[in-house]
Amino acid sequence: WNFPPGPPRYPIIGSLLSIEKYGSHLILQATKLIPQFPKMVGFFAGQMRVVIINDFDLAKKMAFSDTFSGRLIGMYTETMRGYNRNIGVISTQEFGFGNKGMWSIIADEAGIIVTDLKTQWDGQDLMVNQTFNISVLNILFKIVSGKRYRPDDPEMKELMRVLALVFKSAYIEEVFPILQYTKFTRELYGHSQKQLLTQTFKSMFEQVIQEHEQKLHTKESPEDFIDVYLQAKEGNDLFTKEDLIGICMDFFEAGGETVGSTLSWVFLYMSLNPEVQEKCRKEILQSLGVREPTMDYRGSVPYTEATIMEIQRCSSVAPSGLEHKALEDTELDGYTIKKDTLLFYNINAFFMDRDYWGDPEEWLPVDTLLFYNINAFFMDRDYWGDPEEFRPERFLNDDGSKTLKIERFIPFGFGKRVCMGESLAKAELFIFTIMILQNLRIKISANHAKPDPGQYEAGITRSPLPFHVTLEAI
Ligand code: HEM
Repeated sequence: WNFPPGPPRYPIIGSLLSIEKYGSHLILQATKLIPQFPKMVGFFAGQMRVVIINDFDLAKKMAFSDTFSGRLIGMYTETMRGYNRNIGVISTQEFGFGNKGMWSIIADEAGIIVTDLKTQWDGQDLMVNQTFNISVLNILFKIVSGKRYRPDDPEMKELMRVLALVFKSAYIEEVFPILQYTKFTRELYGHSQKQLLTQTFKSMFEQVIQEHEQKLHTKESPEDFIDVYLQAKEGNDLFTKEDLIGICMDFFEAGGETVGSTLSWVFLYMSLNPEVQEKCRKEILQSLGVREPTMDYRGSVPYTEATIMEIQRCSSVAPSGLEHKALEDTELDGYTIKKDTLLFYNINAFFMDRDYWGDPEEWLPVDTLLFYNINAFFMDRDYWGDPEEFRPERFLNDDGSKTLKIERFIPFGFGKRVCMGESLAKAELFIFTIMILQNLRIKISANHAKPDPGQYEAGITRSPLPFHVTLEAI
């Protein structure tokens, strides 16, 4: 039938050979194929159909349509991802993701890690390698279950290790189930690690929920997300315990790596752009001094906000978002999309569109690029522009007093399945970045290679490979 065009497909293995040829991240591969398939590219994995949408308007149409709002159940949490999104959204709103109580939880956690870095690493070279992941997971633990773990807790460390592994290997195996048939390919793509993660999380949350159930009626008011959900569940069949486990697992899987990796990118881009870093710090010290940041300060530090946005754009931490599954046979841009086809939108392509982001006169030949050289290499120069330039000003109005709303800037996706943790993530990035800059100067190390944005690991998320910076306490 009229399936969107893509690389060659063969019986049984589908497009597997072409995929292998282009590396391990479907989205970055699709970006490479943009000159041939500018709007969308179709892949086949046996019976599984995957479409990656490169065109922004088409992606918007897809993301806002009910027909394309399914998820691949069992993606990485076995049977859990089928939960009712509305229930998740209602519960997060009710509990107030991003509200004032949340801000102090975030600031407490940021304070602990920043003080640690300041006292232990002043004048020294720090290897940035998941440095903030434990703080971010602790924020989630606190919000969801009221618990907090010590950074050296062995259970927590193991969880972080497996979580990082899963994110690096995710998708390729689900999209190409054929890879699950041999032990070698299963291990290559982290199958058992994913199962381990699922089991670890599942049993952990089962136990935590049970503890909450026992104490629920002894509390005057709900103390955390699980309490809120359990209270709403009483007498309402729509709220199930299985869904609660699913939502908790999704928060940890979607909300740990993403924010942790973005904070690593903050260190990387700040070290490479000392003048931007100083400008942010000056603005922060003028507006807040050394006071603890809250989201009420948004608007009074526009340059810092624009810098965080530019870091999110350049690092493209979730380059494809998550899969959208067609819920029925339908049509998109003249092509037939059969039920159960998986669709991704190419956020990475939107962020790297030269026609949109401009600066053509600042275009550098591929070999001389400092930022994103691998992505630039993937891209057709005639079609894709010079978004490699790190320039927070693109997010500011003419006099620099306000950040701009730019339609194509969608790090959290858009439409029916937009990120459920957007407000929490924004608060985390804002508060952490400010507290880091209030306390630390981040410099390129004289003893190690310069951090390179082109050195990254891409799975579901895109995180920098470990790199060194020198820290200076302020
Ligand atoms: C910088 C950090 C983050 C980025 C860049 C990010 C990005 C995204 C994107 C692109 C999607 C897919 C949207 C779509 O498919 O249309 C998504 C989904 C999701 N995110 Fe985030 N996210 C971040 C942080 C968080 C946090 C902190 C949480 C929660 C604690 C969270 C929870 C979720 C959930 C539950 C979904 C699935 C929603 C659904 O299936 O309907 N995310 N995120």
